[in-house]
Amino acid sequence: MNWNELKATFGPTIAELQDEDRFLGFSATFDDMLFDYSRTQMTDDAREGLFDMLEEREFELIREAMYSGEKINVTEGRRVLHTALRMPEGTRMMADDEDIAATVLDSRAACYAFADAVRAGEYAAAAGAFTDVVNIGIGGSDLGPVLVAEALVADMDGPRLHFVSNVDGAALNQVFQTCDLSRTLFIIASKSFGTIETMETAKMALARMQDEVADASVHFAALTTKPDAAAEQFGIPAQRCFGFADWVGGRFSVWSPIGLPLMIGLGPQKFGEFLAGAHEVDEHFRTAPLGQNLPVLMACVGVWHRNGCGYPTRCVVPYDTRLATLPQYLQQLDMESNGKRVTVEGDEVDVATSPVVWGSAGTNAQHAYFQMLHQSPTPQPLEFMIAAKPVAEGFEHMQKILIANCFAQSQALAYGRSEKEAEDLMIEGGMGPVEARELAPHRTFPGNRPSTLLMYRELSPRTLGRIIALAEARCFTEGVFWGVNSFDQWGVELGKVLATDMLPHVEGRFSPDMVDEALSGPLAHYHGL
Ligand SMILES: O=P(O)(O)OC[C@H]1O[C@H](O)[C@H](O)[C@@H](O)[C@@H]1O
Repeated sequence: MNWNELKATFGPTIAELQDEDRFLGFSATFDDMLFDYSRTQMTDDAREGLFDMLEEREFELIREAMYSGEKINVTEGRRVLHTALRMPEGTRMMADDEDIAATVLDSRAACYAFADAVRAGEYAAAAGAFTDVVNIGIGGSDLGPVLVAEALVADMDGPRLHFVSNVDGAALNQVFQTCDLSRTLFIIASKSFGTIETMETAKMALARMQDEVADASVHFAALTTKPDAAAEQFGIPAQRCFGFADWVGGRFSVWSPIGLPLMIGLGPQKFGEFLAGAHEVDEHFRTAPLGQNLPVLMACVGVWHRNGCGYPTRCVVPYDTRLATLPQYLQQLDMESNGKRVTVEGDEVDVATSPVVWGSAGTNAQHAYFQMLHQSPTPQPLEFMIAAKPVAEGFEHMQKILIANCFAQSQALAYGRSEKEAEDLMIEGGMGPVEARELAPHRTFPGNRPSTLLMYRELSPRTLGRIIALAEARCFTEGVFWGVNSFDQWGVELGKVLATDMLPHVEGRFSPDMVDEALSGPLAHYHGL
């Protein structure tokens, strides 16, 4: 099937597609997880066509190439092996002459040993055991750890975790104000150890710690592929520098030593459950037939919405405050991976690639932007998520309210309310017919707005590992549909280079006249403020 043929299958409304078999035919389960896409405009023909497209693109071959460590990140000449990061103890894996299993398991063991030592107070500051851990990192060296730390806050029993990402001093200042610095451990997390935001923030933290304690170096550890830079720039010794291979992409790195703050906060055992959940999804993604393969189905729905129906965004709404950061995490995962203009071969893509990913936790989202989702003339698909069980005993009733809201929104979006129904309802409620007729258009819901649902028993470390691994595998599959390299991010380079060039102008060392007209205006204005 080609893209035009896919578009041609778009037409029947969600209501028209419903029959008694719809749910069974358009949902799939993996253990306790349900992926329900019955309230979308997906038809049998569209789905068949999408499966054909995957076959034409040799999806299974590319998937296997990823798992077995072929260098599918061709523009950087790298393997893509985040799946290897969650392999269980005892696994053997070689790629060419590289012993992947040894690399992963040794580095995991070193991180676990350090995490245990920090938790037990065996590795401690002069003033005593560490009470606070501050992760300094940005992008993939921040978003994954932040997401997991927030989602599993109820499981945390180690030192308190803090995250400083932006070079904006506010977050670091807050750490300085609220933590007992004599018992605070700073972790500098940067794959490249060259990201300006992270490096500048870390320098500030080091300078402050040198004023605070006799041996500041004790308070620093590093997570990076460049241990020499960590030693050179911050004096961090090898035993507190946790390395990983360049085949761990930043946005896929929460499973690597980048997860060290989580290992300290949760403990290795729960972090291990998080890895195990992801590994289960890896096995499922690698072996389940297309029609029962959750990430494949999620990708088919994603591509259907983007390229079959033409929706420019997708709105992710977890009915779970603990997952409030998930939309941000997915923004990096999906938009940095698949927001591409050329194919792996370097030819311009002939179809729209990554949609805009956005969203926030429900029900809060309902009270903010759902108005637009229900009634704007531009529909956007939604992706709901919810746990069946509450965070702890005693909260069952609140969880039921959340679930009812999630289901109700999905119904309202799909089926809406006609003008006639709106008018009749108002008249039944005692309103006069003239006023009811006037108000009816405002109270009409057009419906036929798609949503999917991912439901699971509870948000445990294992489930969270599964949720993130599902998203990764979906992202990979969408990349195969679009024919792009999902594992580079050249699109972030230009702005970084220009920012470095711009600094002397902002500092006033170069005159505003030395830049082009478009910038000399704002620069001159800035200097006048
Ligand atoms: O971990 P680092 O090397 O400091 O990189 C941090 C982030 O910055 C870059 O700009 C990339 O866009 C991200 O993919 C990366 O995660």
